[in-house]
Amino acid sequence: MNHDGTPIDRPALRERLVAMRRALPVPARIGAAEALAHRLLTMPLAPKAGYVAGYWATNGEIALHAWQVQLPAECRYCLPVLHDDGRLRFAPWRPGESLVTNRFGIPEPDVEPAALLEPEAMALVVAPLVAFDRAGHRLGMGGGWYDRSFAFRRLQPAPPWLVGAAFDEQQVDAIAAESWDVPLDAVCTPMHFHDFRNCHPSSP
Ligand SMILES: Nc1nc2c(c(=O)[nH]1)N(C=O)[C@@H](CNc1ccc(C(=O)N[C@@H](CCC(=O)O)C(=O)O)cc1)CN2
Ligand SMILES: Nc1ncnc2c1ncn2[C@@H]1O[C@H](COP(=O)(O)OP(=O)(O)OP(=O)(O)O)[C@@H](O)[C@H]1O
Repeated sequence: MNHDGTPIDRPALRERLVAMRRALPVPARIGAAEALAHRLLTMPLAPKAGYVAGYWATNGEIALHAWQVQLPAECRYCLPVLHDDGRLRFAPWRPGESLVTNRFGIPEPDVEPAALLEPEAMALVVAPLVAFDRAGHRLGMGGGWYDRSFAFRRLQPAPPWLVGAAFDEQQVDAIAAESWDVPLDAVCTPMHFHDFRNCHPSSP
């Protein structure tokens, strides 16, 4: 909220929170990634098997490597791949496998189109975010990628579970929801598991 009670606009909130995220010192990031991994592995909706989507942390995002390397053996870690239709696809990726740079400068697995998985194939999606609020609304980088890719979750129950990953400092009071926003089921931070599953009465 601004001082006059109007909601802060998305570009201004995005700019402020990205700058804050980038300014966090490295020692804090190391501890945060380990604490986040523990919360993601022990949260009530952590799958024991299946495809799980993470992301390649850039631009100050909280890192997922500690989670990736501790996943149950039956879980297959995947990274998002941009697709021309505006919806993400996902590709299994292990450290050492080849990568290419996408148009935003983010590494993606270098795989044949036939190896790409649909968003519907994921058991769990850990989504990067710029800010989240107490109702599970997510503010991302502004491309609408996660909202377009998981719009089907507005009509259909989990899986995939949609869980945001963030530093605790990325929580804000309220993000004005847009009609296309897909609410998160939960957000994991180093300090907390925020369960939003009862916050969205309209979802199935
Ligand atoms: N690590 C990571 N992977 C991701 C996302 C993300 O947010 N983080 N995405 C989430 O949707 C998708 C890519 N979408 C993106 C959309 C916009 C920008 C972007 O505007 N980047 C600016 C820098 C931002 C800034 O500093 O203001 C740029 O390219 O200059 C980046 C990624 C899929 N993969
Ligand atoms: N289901 C949808 N169908 C069509 N367009 C959509 C849909 N969802 C989002 N968009 C478009 O995406 C644009 C960006 O949305 P928004 O600002 O919510 O992105 P974001 O969630 O911050 O980004 P990202 O998920 O890429 O990190 C919106 O202007 C909207 O037009």
